Amino acid sequence: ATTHPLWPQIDKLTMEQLGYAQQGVEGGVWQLFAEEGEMKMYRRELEEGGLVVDPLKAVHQVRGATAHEMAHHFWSPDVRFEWDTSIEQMTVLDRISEDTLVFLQLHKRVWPTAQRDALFWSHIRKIPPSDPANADAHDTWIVCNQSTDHPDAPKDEKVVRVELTVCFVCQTFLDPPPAEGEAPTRDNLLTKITYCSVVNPGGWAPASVLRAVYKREYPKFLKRFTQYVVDKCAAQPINF
Ligand SMILES: O=S(=O)(CCO)c1ccc(-c2ccc(C3CCCC3)c([C@@H]3C[C@@H]3c3ccccn3)c2)cc1
Repeated sequence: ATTHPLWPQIDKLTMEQLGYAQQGVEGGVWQLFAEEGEMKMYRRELEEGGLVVDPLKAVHQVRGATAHEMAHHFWSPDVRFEWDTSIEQMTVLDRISEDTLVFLQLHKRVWPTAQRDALFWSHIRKIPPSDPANADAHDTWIVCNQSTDHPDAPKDEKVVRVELTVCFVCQTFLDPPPAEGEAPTRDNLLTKITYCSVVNPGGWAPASVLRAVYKREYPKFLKRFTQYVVDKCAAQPINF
């Protein structure tokens, strides 16, 4: 409901993150650190208070699923364990509205660092095509995850809470377009994805360990997630 006290922050951050995701990776500020097929992963080396908080930006494109299908499965708590191998526990603490949930997630421990958890609101939204000019681009879908506080979140002394801002932006193109008068099939679907994240580990963790974990885990994470959605939706009617 747009009357919730968090709504103004949710609305503002979501649109800011959309703009941030749509900025290109030119200009030399972004360093390409992983490339697999259509997926390119960039990072900026950034430390805050001696902690590695390297912003990450990944661009990817996949055939066979829509932006809506990708965004929905990224947002939905029901399928989180099917693709996210980084989490041990996950609870939905609150339903702010039908498109905004508050998650509490316990992440698997990354030796030798202390175990982490993440408490964040997660908002999904469809951005209609701004002008009919980009007719080949269907709508854009965005999921924005932002750390927040919540009274019901249990505090476990042994677990360190990370701070995170994540956005997952998807846009579907009909490429190749279906034949004249034909309905699109999944062979016509090309979805471009931009994934941005800034994770502050919340407590000390060796820079070398974190950068190694990022380098290993993020490419695996995005590849596994997108393949999961393509496989899951393959036999289903297209959900634009
Ligand atoms: O896109 S999401 O919103 C999807 C919902 O789950 C999301 C993604 C990643 C994280 C995350 C949380 C903690 C940590 C670290 C910090 C110190 C020790 C653990 C990491 C590190 C970067 C590495 C990582 C990246 C991807 C997958 C697993 N591991 C990532 C949280 C949320």
